[in-house]
Amino acid sequence: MLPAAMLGGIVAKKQRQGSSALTGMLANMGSTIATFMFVWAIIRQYCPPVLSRSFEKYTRRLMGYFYPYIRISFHEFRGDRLRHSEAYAAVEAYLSANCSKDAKRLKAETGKDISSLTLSMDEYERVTDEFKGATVWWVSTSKIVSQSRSSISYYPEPEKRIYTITFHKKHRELITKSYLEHVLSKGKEIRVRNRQRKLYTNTSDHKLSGHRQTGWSHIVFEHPATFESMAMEPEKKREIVEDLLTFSKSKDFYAKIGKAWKRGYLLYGPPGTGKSTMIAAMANLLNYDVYDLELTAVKDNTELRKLLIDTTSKSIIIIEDIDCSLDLTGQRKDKTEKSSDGENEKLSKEIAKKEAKEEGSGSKVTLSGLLNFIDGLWSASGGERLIVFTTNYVEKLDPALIRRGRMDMHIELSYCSFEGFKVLAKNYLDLEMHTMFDVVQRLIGETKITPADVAENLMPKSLLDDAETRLSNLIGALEEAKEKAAKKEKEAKKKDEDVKENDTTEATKKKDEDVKEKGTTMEDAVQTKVDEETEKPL
Ligand SMILES: Nc1ncnc2c1ncn2[C@@H]1O[C@H](COP(=O)(O)OP(=O)(O)OP(=O)(O)O)[C@@H](O)[C@H]1O
Repeated sequence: MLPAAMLGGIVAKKQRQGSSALTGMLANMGSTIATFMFVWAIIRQYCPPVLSRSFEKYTRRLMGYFYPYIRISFHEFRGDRLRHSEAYAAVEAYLSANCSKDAKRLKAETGKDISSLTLSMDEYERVTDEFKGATVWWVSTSKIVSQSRSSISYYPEPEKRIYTITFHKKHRELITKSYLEHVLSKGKEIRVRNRQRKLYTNTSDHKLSGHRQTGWSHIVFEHPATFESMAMEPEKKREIVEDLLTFSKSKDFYAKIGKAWKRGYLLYGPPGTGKSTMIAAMANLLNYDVYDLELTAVKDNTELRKLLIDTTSKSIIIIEDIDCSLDLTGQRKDKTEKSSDGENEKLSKEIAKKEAKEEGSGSKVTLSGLLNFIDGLWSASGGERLIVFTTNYVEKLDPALIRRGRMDMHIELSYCSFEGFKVLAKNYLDLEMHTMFDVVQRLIGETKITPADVAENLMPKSLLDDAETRLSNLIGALEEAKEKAAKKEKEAKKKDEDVKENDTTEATKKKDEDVKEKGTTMEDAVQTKVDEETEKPL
């Protein structure tokens, strides 16, 4: 029914524009075809399927002689409906920007921020576009995706949306070569401009994911972190920013050397040193989406692959705390034991919690599955993806996981330096210099404090807290941390000495016993000798 309906729409449009003879002819043709389609729809109900199929085939051929129009469809999902089609998205953006003023029924969505609306054609709406003297007609439709009969569904069947373009066959060359290229490139440009970046997360809700079109759910990504606001050595910061910008502009270079356009970053360091903050800064710098992959929620390697396939270009895929995500290292138990040694109780609790979660989830993702996932980015078309791992225990990771080529850049995030503090002071206090900075500089050099702790102390605790109060809070925290560290060192030293002393006492005791034992043995030997001698016949 669609070609007839579309022709009807085309005719209506043309009539409004006042075209005369051609419009009349099209109108006649449109109504004839519509009548034919209607009659055929009725007959088909009573026809055996074999007959109806061959009838349809020959009718289509016959119609080809009278129906001089060509149709091209752009489907929302590609292939086995796992991947969103970028062509569809580009067409949608192009039509929203260029043709939606002609449409009477529009769909409104929020754009880059909540105050701006993006309008696109609603379903079954038609618009006309002109290109170098040729007219084309676009229609938006949708189709229910039928699910396999074996699976009983309690959810509505998902819909696939489709844009269809119709044009006269005499414009075939112009439309298929120049016009569509123009639509896709303009559409992509518009999408980048209006892009509302998203933070995607995967869920372990398998019941739901079977009925959704992807394994990811998303919210708008609005993290304000930037590299300027990050507390770290300026030189290191500059190096990372340059690396990222070079990557984002190297499409041709990657194509030339035959490598997929992807890059891996390993961020490691103690908790609270800014690993998550840096990922947000990376996403903001490059204007990328973020896919936060929770490995423990992934059922198996197959599901992992599906998730990868459904990531889009211009994105960062992150796996936080890779060492705790799964037993990829085979050494996790050691780590738990070491942490629970009393040194960092909070950390060990966190790890135990993650382990319990993993055990409950029954994830079967393996190290080789994960390596294939990373290397699979090679085959993921479209490229421009970053993959980022974070860990607090870099030494626990399997070397295969972090070798160059997989994790190209290893970035250590460490305790706060004075340079880092100055960035935080500027962010939090609007101060570049202050007399109290000298004390902070001395103390920060003498103890270890994370940027997260510095930031926390620079936060106002009441509306009356001025910069001096907050700097005093920080100095207090630094002094306390210094005292704690000194106390810990003293205790460790004492423990060492005790162990040494114990060892010495044990060794002396053992030596004495040995000597005693040896002495006894000697005495026994002498006595035996004497006995033997005395027992000898004279
Ligand atoms: N280098 C930094 N620069 C600026 N702010 C920082 C930095 N590091 C930490 N922070 C502040 O501390 C908070 C916690 O930091 P973040 O979550 O990035 O640390 P993390 O290293 O990812 O910790 P974890 O290993 O526990 O996940 C952030 O919200 C940010 O405000």
